[in-house]
Amino acid sequence: MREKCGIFGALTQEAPKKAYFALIALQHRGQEGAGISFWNGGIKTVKGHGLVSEVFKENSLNGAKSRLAIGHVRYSTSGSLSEVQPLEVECCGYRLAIVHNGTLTNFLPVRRRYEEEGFRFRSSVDTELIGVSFLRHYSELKDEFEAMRKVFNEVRGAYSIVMLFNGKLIVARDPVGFRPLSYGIGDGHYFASEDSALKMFGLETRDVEPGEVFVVEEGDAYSKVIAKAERRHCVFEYIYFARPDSIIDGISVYCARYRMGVELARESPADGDVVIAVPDSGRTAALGFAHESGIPYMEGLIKNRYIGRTFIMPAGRGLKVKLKLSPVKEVVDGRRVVLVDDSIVRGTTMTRIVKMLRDAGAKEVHVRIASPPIRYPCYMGIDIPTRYELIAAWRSIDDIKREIGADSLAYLSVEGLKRAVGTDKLCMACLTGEYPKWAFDF
Ligand SMILES: O=P(O)(O)OC[C@H]1O[C@H](OP(=O)(O)OP(=O)(O)O)[C@H](O)[C@@H]1O
Ligand SMILES: NC(=O)CC[C@H](N)C(=O)O
Ligand code: SF4
Ligand SMILES: [Mg+2]
Repeated sequence: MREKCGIFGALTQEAPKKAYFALIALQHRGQEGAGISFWNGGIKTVKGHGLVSEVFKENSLNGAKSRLAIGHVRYSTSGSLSEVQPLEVECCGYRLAIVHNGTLTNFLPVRRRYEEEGFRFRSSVDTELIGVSFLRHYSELKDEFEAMRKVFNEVRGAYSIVMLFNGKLIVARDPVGFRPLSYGIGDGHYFASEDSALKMFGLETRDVEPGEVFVVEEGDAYSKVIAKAERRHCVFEYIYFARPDSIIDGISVYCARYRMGVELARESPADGDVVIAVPDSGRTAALGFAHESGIPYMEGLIKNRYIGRTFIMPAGRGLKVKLKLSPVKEVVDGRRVVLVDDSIVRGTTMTRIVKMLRDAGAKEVHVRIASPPIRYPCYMGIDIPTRYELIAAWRSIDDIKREIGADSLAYLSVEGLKRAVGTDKLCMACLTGEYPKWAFDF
């Protein structure tokens, strides 16, 4: 599961430097490219491929004296330098820079319409269409809120965006609220994909509401909710994507993950001697499972913390998993192991780990997954492999159990997941096949 993206925007002192720090805090959301645009009477952009620390060298923001900046970390499998964000967009005599988290569902038909009118796009990324649509409507209406109202009507799908336009920040979250977006206020106005990226600035934070638009300029910040749809927050932010120390739409990611483990232990207990997690993202649910079941939690798998995206040397998938994770024999040898992870996508990680644990002496391996099986594709910003690659798309739980070589296997139910997160205002389309209406109503 890839393609998250993290966005940032601020009007404050030393805004470009703060964008840099916030992007480091959002690095988990995208590691392929990073960039910052700032305002100095016009738009200046510094961006490139790689991690934030690779793109921005010690002096690359020297001379970036500005009180207005936006930033982006990107996750995408393709894309040229021009498509690393912020993206500069021109239309109808205006220019803006935009950062975007999400994916549009009607990108191709709307883009074609613009092309038929004679507009020439400069990139192949959906983000450009949002900027073009905004500028086109702004050129007629001369009002940022009214232009964004038109964008909401025209452009469907998932988008949390920040734009740098005419010495202002224009911020919006789609009316479904697929992707998170947080607003912080203190010595200025700040926006970030997750509030955990704003904590270091000592701000009061709240969620940007679905359908809410902000126009922020020196001395003034206005916001209005200008579009309404049924709320459907991406449940995978809680299961896997977001940082555990983030609060998204009023719900702590850590607590939601912990409760997923608790619910799972209630629904599908296991006879085991020790509970171990698949690090990193499986840890919090494993703790919840252990506490609820009364089985001790131990660290049975250790993750090499330097393995990130820098590991590009070609190697067999098996060797990759062994480099990334290794078992602690003293924890698993001779024991009945309950192995907890947040999710299974293709099943490659789990198959390898089960074997690894058996090789290290585990007597039994009972796999417990703190989310329901992923069976359907996502069109709202998450690059789920095709259905053919999803291990659960057409298989029964029993077949998956055999495939991964476990002694038993259970997934959290959809109801259990809703109880754990504490709301049913969730997009769960990749689990249930029910896609939020607004995103496909075009
Ligand atoms: O079924 P698969 O296709 O093998 O993928 C599933 C694994 O991928 C994710 O973790 P990831 O390896 O991204 O790392 P993390 O948990 O350390 O963030 C997820 O948490 C599962 O562990
Ligand atoms: N992961 C994302 O949110 C991607 C944003 C945008 N669609 C892009 O490809 O750059
Ligand atoms: S389909 Fe799945 S990954 Fe995509 S937005 Fe909905 S819950 Fe999130
Ligand atoms: Mg994982």
